[in-house]
Amino acid sequence: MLALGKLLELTLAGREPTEKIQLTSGGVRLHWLGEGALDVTPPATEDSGLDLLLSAGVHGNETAPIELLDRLVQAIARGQLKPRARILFLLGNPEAMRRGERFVEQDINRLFNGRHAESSGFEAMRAGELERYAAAFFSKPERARLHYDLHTAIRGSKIEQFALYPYVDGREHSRLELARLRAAGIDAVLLQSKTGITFSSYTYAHLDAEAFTLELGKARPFGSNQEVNLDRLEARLHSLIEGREPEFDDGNLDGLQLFSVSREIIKHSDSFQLHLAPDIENFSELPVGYLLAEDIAGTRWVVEEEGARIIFPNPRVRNGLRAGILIVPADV
Ligand SMILES: O=C(O)CCC(=O)N[C@@H](CCC(=O)O)C(=O)O
Ligand SMILES: [Zn+2]
Repeated sequence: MLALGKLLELTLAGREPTEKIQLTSGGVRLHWLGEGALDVTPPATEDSGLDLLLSAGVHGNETAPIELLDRLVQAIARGQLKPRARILFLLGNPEAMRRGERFVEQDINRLFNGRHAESSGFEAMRAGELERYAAAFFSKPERARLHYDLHTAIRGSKIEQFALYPYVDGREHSRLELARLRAAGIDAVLLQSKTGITFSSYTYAHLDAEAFTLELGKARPFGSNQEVNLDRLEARLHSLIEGREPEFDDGNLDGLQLFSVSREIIKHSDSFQLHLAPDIENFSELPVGYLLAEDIAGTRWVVEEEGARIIFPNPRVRNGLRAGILIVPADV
């Protein structure tokens, strides 16, 4: 296998490859751009016109998606997977990956869309670098642009695999992309209702990519992901990469549950209290009238929405950040 096929090994060891550019026997060019960043270019005659950004490890302890990208990179470097798409592989937070932690000083996935410029430290610098890699990759005109930012969640979930679809004022969510996610085994999509500060929000809002955060199961250490079944997603990624994606009907969203974000619960102070069991699962339903959280100066978060559910409840986030999302069923 070509040395650049060991992107994960190089990244975990903090090593730089001696050769930065390598060609597979099939003429696919691998280019190591920097720590955790690998650009893959198919031969011009084979190019399908798709630019595909695959990122993982934006949270360092979310290892199943990192292992998935590692399998893809290795298969390309061995010549077993023959790309017809341009691909950019990004491992988001190498230092947090080495430590097996979500982040070291601050959550990179709250530092996009310009937030990194108002902050300092290596994670802010890395968010800026990830934006620049993505912007350079998505700078070619007249190509399809798709970004999947792969994650796993802190807690268990009533719906195991789901996506978050970013929002930009005036831009419609694509039924075709929803159908593609369904075909990749995704069971639910959360339609955001304001532009966020995550990596997928950045590529969606600024780089005109179709972009999603994919939540693929529960976060576990490297080598302990037997319960995370990525078979359908992996098969779909293989077919997208090789330009042989099976036809799918963009009118058919059968079985895909759609939700819209009703409210983000923001933690304003150290007095914030979340009234949920520590082991509550994502997508748990909450009744109207339920006192969800309390904060400084008598602030109360009471459920008003019929059919409300909670995802990502986390009272330990920094002040000013979201401590949970209230969602409600939606249609497109
Ligand atoms: O399990 C949790 O509480 C967090 C899981 C996670 O890392 N989710 C992403 C979602 C990103 C998005 O909103 O698009 C995150 O919180 O960064
Ligand atoms: Zn994550």
